[in-house]
Amino acid sequence: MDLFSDIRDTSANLLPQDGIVNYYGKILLPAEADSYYSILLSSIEWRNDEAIIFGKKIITKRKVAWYGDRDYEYTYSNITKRALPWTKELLDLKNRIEGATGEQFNSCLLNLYHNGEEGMAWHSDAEKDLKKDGAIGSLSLGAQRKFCFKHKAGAQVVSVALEHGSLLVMKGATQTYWLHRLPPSKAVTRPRINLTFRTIVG
Ligand SMILES: O=C(O)CCC(=O)C(=O)O
Ligand SMILES: [Fe+2]
Repeated sequence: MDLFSDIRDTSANLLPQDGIVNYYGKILLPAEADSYYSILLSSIEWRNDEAIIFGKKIITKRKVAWYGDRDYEYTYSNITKRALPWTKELLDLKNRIEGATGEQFNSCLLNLYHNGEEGMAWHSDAEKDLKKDGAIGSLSLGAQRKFCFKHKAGAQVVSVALEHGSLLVMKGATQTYWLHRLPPSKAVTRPRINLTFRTIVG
């Protein structure tokens, strides 16, 4: 392997304006990424996500879990969740990501997409429980997936491939001005785990 092939400018902004998104590439060694992937798959308390949309209860195929420093409450899509206490692996990963980014986080939302049929629709993470303009550190494990940003006021779209063991950071005004999504992909047949480290207030 070319020693320098994965050295990139982590301060390069993927967005042309109105926010900051940095892609750090793979921050875990392949064996570490494999190991976290299988440990998290079996040890996290995965639950089907629920949402109330236009008064109707929706149960997603995608599974989720929420962990934090305290039993924080977090409300999105009209459902309130209470954080579970950190596991050893989640705390290790939180420390790694804090070290890489210089940011601090107090909670983590995890998503499990069983295959490419499962994704996440356009949204921004700007709920009132989240620190305004706080950084969100997003770690990807498992199948590589495409991730997209779309400006709320225009047609600009920015895409990035999220690799196994990679870190993406969204910060500044990103959630105010941009939507993001994980598009479905027929080509993806394997699962992916995503961890978004966040700061909850209150
Ligand atoms: O799966 C991902 O990469 C992103 C998930 C996401 O946007 C979220 O949990 O808010
Ligand atoms: Fe999000």
